[in-house]
Amino acid sequence: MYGVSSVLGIEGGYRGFYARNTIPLTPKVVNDIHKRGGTILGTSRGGHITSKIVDSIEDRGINQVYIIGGDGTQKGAAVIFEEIRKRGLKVAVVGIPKTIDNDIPVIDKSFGFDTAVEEAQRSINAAHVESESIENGIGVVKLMGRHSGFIAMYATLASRDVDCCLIPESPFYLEGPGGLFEYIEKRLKENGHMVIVIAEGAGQELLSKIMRKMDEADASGNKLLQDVGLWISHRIKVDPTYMIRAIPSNASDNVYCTLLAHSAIHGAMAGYTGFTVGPRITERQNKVVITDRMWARLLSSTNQPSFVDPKLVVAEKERELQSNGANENNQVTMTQTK
Ligand SMILES: Nc1ncnc2c1ncn2[C@@H]1O[C@H](COP(=O)(O)OP(=O)(O)OP(=O)(O)O)[C@@H](O)[C@H]1O
Ligand SMILES: O=P(O)(O)OC[C@H]1O[C@](O)(CO)[C@@H](O)[C@@H]1O
Repeated sequence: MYGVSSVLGIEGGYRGFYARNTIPLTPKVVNDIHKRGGTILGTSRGGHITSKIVDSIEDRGINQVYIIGGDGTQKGAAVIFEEIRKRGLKVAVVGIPKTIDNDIPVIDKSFGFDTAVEEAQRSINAAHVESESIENGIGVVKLMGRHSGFIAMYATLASRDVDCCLIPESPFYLEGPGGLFEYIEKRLKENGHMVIVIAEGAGQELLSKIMRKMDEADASGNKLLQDVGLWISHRIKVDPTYMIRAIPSNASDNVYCTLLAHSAIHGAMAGYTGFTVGPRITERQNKVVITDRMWARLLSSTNQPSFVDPKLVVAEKERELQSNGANENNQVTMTQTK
């Protein structure tokens, strides 16, 4: 339609710009990729040397760059866009938000999220069946979600078999009145079994007190998490963490992905740059708002307690942000230029 002569795939994430070869993305190469999980390009963390990336874009004569990834990737795209603008290059930069965590603000849903929630149902179902077959059986299902508990929240709401959902945004404590152990005891007395869904970032403050060694980070600088599933599991643990990320996308995600791809290409071809195919790119991270209706719905569907009053949690978070001189609502928005 636009007479594009060649489309290059950069292998292995940002470092691939200067460390790897490109692969030609012909219609034949990409024909079946929507039916497969994973990525044909490969991925990596770390390796964002902006000047080298932009050098490589310049050297290769690339005039449109489509960058697919989560909130970190979008921050990287914003930096590339700025560098391209500084050098006065005629190169369009387009961000395509992709993360199962759904932690990119403004857009309602990132593609892959639906598929992940659907796949998580299978594990929750297995945990339910297993926990029911043992006296006082507890099924613990750990799901992805480093800073945001969306997968855990939606998987819990969809399943209706979950008795307790723990997410990073909603702190909890273990012992004493109103704590998790008390609630578990109560549920077991009532039901004889229970299912707990836990997002991988939940309860990290509790774990760090117990296990220490909290300062390690991955190549992107993301803090390495303690295994909350292992820690909390008792009798049964189903760990679908990577399973929900590795499967082919479902029909709704496939259609969504097509719409994103079309918007990205039409935008760049129309002369826009520095945009993402949600309304804008921000540097904020999307999180579950535990004073919102959706979390209230979850609490009423599981019957779990709030552990800590959500209003107190939100007030504490705001105090923390103010004392750090940061405002979570500050957004860096990439401008649209034509
Ligand atoms: N502030 C930043 N400035 C420049 N580049 C960044 C920034 N943050 C992240 N990046 C680049 O983006 C890459 C991907 O970031 P990250 O590992 O956080 O994953 P993500 O895109 O958020 O996806 P996921 O949902 O898998 O966490 C990093 O390895 C780094 O190269
Ligand atoms: O182990 P890896 O491949 O670095 O990825 C784990 C992270 O990726 C995510 O799934 C985001 O894609 C996070 O939820 C999770 O913490």
